Amino acid sequence: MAVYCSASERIDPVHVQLAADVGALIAARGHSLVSGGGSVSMMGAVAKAVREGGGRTYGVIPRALLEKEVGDRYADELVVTDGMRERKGLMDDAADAFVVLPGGLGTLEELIEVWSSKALAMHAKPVVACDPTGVLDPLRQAVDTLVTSGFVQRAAADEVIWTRSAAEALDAVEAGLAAAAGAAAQPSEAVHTQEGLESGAPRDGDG
Ligand SMILES: CC(C)=CCNc1ncnc2c1ncn2[C@@H]1O[C@H](COP(=O)(O)O)[C@@H](O)[C@H]1O
Repeated sequence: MAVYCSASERIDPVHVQLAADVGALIAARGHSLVSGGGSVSMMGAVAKAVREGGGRTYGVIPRALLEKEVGDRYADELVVTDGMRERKGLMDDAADAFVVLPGGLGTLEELIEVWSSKALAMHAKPVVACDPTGVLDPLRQAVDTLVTSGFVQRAAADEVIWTRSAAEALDAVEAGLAAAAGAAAQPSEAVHTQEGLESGAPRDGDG
């Protein structure tokens, strides 16, 4: 699974510990890590904990950030990309689920991307946020306001599962993976004939 989180060195250490707890559980429960390939702050803590627990880490980092985010030279596999878009694509493709911990603009950008693309049914991977300290609560409230005012559909807002602990986050990921596997095993009903498109329910907008 991919974990998106802070690369800042100026945060409360409680968040670095959260990242380590998530990493330890990823390994203990037999998952592997897809990360941004940095070794600083929460990014570094999650990768280190996964490896200490015997799990595999795959990191993807743009060349321009190798120095700033200190490329994770202990990663089982570290891919250096030419740019950010390539990094994002490789991470998203390699992940079976997305876990988002507190972070800054980079983390928010990734959260919104996997959240909105899930709402558009462009992927069916679980998106789980883990925010024990509530620093992302204002974001949830902002999205709720957008729902109330009609800009975002309630179903789209609900595509993120919000959790308050590492264990809750891993439980939610595993429940989401099991549900996705169950859905994939069902015969597909997604065959749209011209008639079906014309007579079907109105298609929702992009909000
Ligand atoms: C060109 C392009 C697609 C830009 C969109 N912007 C971003 N997309 C994806 N990851 C990012 C972006 N900006 C920063 N990041 C990365 O997100 C990680 C966390 O950053 P932050 O501490 O949450 O701040 C860092 O590894 C940082 O390099």
